[in-house]
Amino acid sequence: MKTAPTAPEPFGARLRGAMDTRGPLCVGIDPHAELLADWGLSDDVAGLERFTRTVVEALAGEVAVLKPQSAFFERHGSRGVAVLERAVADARAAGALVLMDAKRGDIGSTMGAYASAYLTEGSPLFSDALTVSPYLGFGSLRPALDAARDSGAGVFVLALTSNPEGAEVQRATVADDGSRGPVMLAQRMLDRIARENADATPLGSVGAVVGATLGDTGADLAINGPLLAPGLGAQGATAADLPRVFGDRVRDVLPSVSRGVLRSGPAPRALRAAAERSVQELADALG
Ligand SMILES: O=c1ccn([C@@H]2O[C@H](COP(=O)(O)O)[C@@H](O)[C@H]2O)c(=O)[nH]1
Repeated sequence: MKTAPTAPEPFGARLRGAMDTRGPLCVGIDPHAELLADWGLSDDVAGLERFTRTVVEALAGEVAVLKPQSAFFERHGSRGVAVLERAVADARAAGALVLMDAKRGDIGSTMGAYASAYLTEGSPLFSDALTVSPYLGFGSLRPALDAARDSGAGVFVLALTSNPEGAEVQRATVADDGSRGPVMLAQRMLDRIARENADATPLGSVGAVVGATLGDTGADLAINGPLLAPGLGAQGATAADLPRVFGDRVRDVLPSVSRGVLRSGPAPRALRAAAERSVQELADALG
């Protein structure tokens, strides 16, 4: 008798489990030219490969999420993308969830191709989750949202980004589509995300990106999904800032740090110690 294929465990549930067991920390893999130099590596594919392999081997068995920043691999051309593919596979095999930071956003038909590339099982760059931009309209993300649901992957939607320039777009006032009167554009996106996550337990698979640098956002962050918080370390935010930014949603926050950990390399033990320190600081700050 044939058995029905089992549905993949949704990303939100897998992320909740990883944060509970490993601590809520995402470490970014951002091989900046300056970091390669600091590590005594050449700014070429060989240096990129050594850097990436060192980070994956040091941290994939330790931290909940690794977040490769696609741009730093793309700048090395097709061989750089091959390094990225290998990093995704190795990190997942070692037990980390991989969040691909590629911030994709386009018209729906092209979004379908991005969904095939990053959110469809069997693709060389298939990742546990992908960052996407909703600023071509939230509806343009539908192919990514559907592909993620089918494969048990997640999507992190840019809402309030950590850079100061984001405010002119994200905080622009738009008419509410409910009954609240005018709201900021980012709030509209957060509301859409919440709708995607309705009824999900223990956590929805559609997250939002909200910078740890922002102070009190003035936004309703109750999306029933994960809140990726970049901006710790090099951009100036600290763990102690998180309660003010996220209020009663801190339990759903996935803080993210790249250079703040990577600058401790290249010794694997030093990278692990830096990640452990971050987890401890976060535990102290978030309670
Ligand atoms: O709002 C956002 C969204 C994404 N990022 C990305 O996170 C890392 C931050 O690196 P640090 O070295 O910790 O500053 C980087 O890849 C950004 O592209 C962000 O910073 N803010």
